[in-house]
Amino acid sequence: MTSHGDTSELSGLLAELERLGEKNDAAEDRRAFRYLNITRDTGEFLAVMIRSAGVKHILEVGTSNGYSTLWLASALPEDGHVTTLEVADHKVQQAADNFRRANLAHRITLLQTDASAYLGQSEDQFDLVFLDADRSSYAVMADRIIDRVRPGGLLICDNAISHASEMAPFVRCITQSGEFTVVTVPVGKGEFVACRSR
Ligand SMILES: C[S@@+](CC[C@H](N)C(=O)[O-])C[C@H]1O[C@@H](n2cnc3c(N)ncnc32)[C@H](O)[C@@H]1O
Repeated sequence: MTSHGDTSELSGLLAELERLGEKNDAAEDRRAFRYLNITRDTGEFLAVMIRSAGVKHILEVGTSNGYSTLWLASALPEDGHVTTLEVADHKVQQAADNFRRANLAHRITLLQTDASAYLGQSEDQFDLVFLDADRSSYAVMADRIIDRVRPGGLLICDNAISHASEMAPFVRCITQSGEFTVVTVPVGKGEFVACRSR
């Protein structure tokens, strides 16, 4: 893996979080206490998208313990930034620790908030919006999500294949908006990729 961050520290931390996620999620019955991280190849895919599209400003919905955020932040140029949203208190604490350990905290704003509250208040637009949270709420928030993607920017959603039926109403909203060119990519759990018209 190549990175704009400290490569050896970051690689070690990503590998540690992958082992932790696998072990924890296999043993944990309570969904709120599973990490549910993206797969490594999804992280690699996101890094390629960020670098090839010249992405600088990212909004992530669903931080968990910060595994995916580390992929996003480490693919950014020095002046890039990720804003990431997480409702669960215990996950926010763990994510903040992981961002410090990776020396990437300066590139990340971690907000403990419900996405719908944030999307209702913010008028910021991003080069990339990455969704990996409560899939059933995406369609309700579709207009607010679309507004956060700048013209020419990207929207990427995890679980497009693993949970295709849950994602279908949102995918329909995006497709029928007429604002996006879309594709589903068979990487990890399936990535729905939508590029907003300029
Ligand atoms: C699949 S996990 C995210 C995994 C993370 N992206 C990763 O790969 O490391 C989903 C997370 O979204 C959070 N979440 C669910 N609904 C949310 C909402 N409406 N606003 C903010 N966070 C939410 C959950 O608490 C959970 O930690």
